[in-house]
Amino acid sequence: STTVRQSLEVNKVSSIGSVGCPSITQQAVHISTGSGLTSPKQTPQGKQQDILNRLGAVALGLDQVAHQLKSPPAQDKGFLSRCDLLKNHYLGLSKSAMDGKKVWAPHPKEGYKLGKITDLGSENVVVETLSSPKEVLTVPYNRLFPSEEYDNKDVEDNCALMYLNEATLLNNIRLRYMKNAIYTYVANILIAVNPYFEVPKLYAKDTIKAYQGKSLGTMPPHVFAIGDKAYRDMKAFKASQAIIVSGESGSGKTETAKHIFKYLTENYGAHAGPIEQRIVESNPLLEGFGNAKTVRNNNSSRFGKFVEIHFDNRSLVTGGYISHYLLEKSRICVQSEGERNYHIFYRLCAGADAALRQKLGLVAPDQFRYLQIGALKDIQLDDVKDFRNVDKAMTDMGLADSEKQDIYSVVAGVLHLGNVNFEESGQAQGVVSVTPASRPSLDKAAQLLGVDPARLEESLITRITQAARGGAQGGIVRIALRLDEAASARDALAKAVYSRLFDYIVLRVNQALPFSGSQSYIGVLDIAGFEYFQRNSYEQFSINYCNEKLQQFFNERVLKEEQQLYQKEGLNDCIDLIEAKGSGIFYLLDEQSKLPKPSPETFTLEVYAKNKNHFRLAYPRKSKLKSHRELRDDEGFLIRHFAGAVCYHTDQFIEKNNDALHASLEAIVKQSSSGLVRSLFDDAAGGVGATVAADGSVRKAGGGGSKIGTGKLAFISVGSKFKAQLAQLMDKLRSTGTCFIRCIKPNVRMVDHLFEGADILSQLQCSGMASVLDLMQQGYPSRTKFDELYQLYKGRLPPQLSRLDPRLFCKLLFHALGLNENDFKFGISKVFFRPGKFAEFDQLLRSDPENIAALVAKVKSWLVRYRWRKAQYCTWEVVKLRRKIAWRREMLVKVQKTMRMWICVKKYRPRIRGLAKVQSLRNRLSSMNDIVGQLKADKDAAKKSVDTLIAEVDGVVKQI
Ligand SMILES: Nc1ncnc2c1ncn2[C@@H]1O[C@H](COP(=O)(O)OP(=O)(O)OP(=O)(O)O)[C@@H](O)[C@H]1O
Repeated sequence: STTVRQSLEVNKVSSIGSVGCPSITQQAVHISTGSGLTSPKQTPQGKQQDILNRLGAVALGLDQVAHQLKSPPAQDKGFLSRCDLLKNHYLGLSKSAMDGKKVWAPHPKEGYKLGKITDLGSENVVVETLSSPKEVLTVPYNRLFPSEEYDNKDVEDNCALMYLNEATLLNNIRLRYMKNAIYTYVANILIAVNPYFEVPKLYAKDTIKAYQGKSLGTMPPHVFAIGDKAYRDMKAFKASQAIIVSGESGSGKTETAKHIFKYLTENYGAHAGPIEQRIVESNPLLEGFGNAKTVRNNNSSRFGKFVEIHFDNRSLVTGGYISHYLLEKSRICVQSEGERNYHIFYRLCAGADAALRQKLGLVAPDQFRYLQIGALKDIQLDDVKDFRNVDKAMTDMGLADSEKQDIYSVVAGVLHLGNVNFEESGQAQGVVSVTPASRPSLDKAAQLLGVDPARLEESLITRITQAARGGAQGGIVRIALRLDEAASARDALAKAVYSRLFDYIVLRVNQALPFSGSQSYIGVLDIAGFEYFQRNSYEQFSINYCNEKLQQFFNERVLKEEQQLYQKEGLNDCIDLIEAKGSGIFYLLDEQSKLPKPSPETFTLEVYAKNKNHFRLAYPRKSKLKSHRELRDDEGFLIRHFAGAVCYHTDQFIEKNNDALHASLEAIVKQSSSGLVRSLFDDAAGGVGATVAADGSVRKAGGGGSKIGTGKLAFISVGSKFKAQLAQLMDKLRSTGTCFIRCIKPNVRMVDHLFEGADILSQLQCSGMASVLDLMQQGYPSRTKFDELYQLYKGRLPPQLSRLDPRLFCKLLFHALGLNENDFKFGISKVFFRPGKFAEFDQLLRSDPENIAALVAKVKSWLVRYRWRKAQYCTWEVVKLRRKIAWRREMLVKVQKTMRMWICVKKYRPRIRGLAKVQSLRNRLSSMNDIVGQLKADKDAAKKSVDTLIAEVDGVVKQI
């Protein structure tokens, strides 16, 4: 069992290169002792000129390409920015070469080593390392990176570095790791290096409190800061959040996830209520049944999980929910050298009291076949104590004693079942029976699983099928199994029972964490990272498919703008190759499995036939690795994943893709006298993959495996179930906000303070971090706080300048240096640089005293002009303000006048109208007087009454 890393190394140099995965082909590193690549006659000055010319030519070429594509279509924009990137890279190198500056050269052991350029060829650069003994490395141009001026100064956020590349990232992580600072940011992504020892106070109660409510970046990088960010985002955006924790086995994913749970329950729980306790307690229980010692991790989770912590409308913890994926079933029957079966088997053997031991027929682990094959004991594991912990965890989860006893019976039943052996009985050739020596094991297994021993034996050595008569369905026929088939049936039963028991444990945990009134949740995904070994089978295929999906999601989220570029480069093709309907590997596997006589060879050939010339698929015989070339075309295939090419052996794909038992075996467990065993196989009531709803009720898993036919045709597709689970998970992730944590394993020896650079670099590349840096270059990747920039350079400038406030100080420098406005952006507390510009800026400030003097003169003159302009501007502003005040005053009078007029009109209009009317009446009365004057009779009386009327009208006028 070679470790992932070892096999990665082998693959990287040969196999992957051979199938042309471009990013990795370029990683080949050669160590040379040769003197150089240019002509020995050349003088040093000539050489330097040559260097400049060549690098300049590359930069020019890239410029020309960019020029030809003046107004590029959208899809070419990514290409153009890459041209820019490369140009910066080459120019950076040319400067380093000219100035004899340090560069990072790839190194097979340390990942990258510091050196100086000593020579340049048309394809490669010769670098002499600085550390002794000196090495001469010949490296391709694009694998060489300029180093920071202070290569021993670390930063909390990698983006604060001047040169952003995988070499400086690796160096920064190394510097911090050596100081026990295991966490580092790359913008919002957290890199967590497993320290393999308890870093003092790192997870103390005070630390938990210290991160509460703090924005990312205000405190040193920490997993708590990510937990708090998720919590604050959940509250602010009223949306669920997901934290994706990834990394290879032993990198610290599960521990990281546990720290997040602890942080959230401590800070945002209803103060040590039962639910919080249960969320924390669920870990030892799940680990007891789902974890095992492997060569890479003494407590390796052999399943993936997505744990949701639910919050109510006050944003306090209200419950939890766990979804689990892909328990490694092969481990139940066989383990590799130095590895163990699931912890619970050893713990039960070691920790059960005498009565339980007697009841379950337990003996020493080496007496059980399923435990004999791997390592029996690990000095670091205390099985007796751990048994007590698991037992307590079950009680805390609300499991009654009788239920615990039932669970232990099933565990012991699996162990006894494993001890059942078969032999060919003497009477007839090919007839198989249980050996007399193992009959007690059969009886014990039958008793513990609640089945009849005779029926169990019959079901293990025969299988039933339906006879087809002339196309019509016939009666049931029992067919005898061969020796190897009987052993497979036994193992299949053991795997089915145990894996369903694990499903049941998860189900019970979920029932113990009911959440009511959940408003939103924070989910933590802890799933194995991309892996490949010398021999890869269905398990690796599934986990790598899952990682392809997660990487696609990572690209979608982190590198949104680059989607078109990704599409162009065909990163989604691999997922299609695996899951497409009609031609995808899962589809073809299911189709083959449904046939009466499925054949792995036909399946493999079908994969090639249905995916002719697929870029992601290759024949193992075309690999450079000898072990791959030995594989026939129908024995396996090679897939080019995003992280590298993996060769899969397909011989067990069909078997491992089938979750169904022989019909007769399934029938007996379904009729078991043990209620627990019956419920494990009672699919309708939520046996396999059943889930618990918010109210704690059981519901059947959606999109579960499809069951087809009976007898030989019985088939439940593991692949379809996983595909459906993964689709559900992706939907969940897409509907949440996301944070990413990349866990790194510092060494394969699992010890503290040992940094194995090449391995770590390879993990950074596999987790997509190296490409993140690359693609961040499209924006303003380097950033630094005004204060920091000020501290960095204030000593180099005279007091007159260094007295200025940091923001002005920075602004001043930028303008004085005449930097292009497009190359940087001023934020509230930070300045952001375009790729390479921070370094350029730094170089300007670090040049020789003559240049500095000129620069200071420039800065001073700029400062005078700046202040003069500012004074001018202020004066002008005051004048403008004065004019504005005068104008406003004038306008105010106008407004007042108009308003007053309007108010008057409004007030007097009715009287004026009244007067006008009365006035016209009076005029008519005056004319009446004339008429009265001409009267003969009653003249006086009439005149009098007219006068009275006139007097009255006058009175009215007066009154108005
Ligand atoms: N933050 C940490 N501080 C101290 N030790 C740690 C830390 N993280 C991990 N470890 C150590 O590393 C071991 C492996 O960690 P963990 O089980 O979390 O890895 P993993 O990535 O989940 O592995 P697998 O995928 O195999 O389950 C732990 O048992 C613990 O000893």
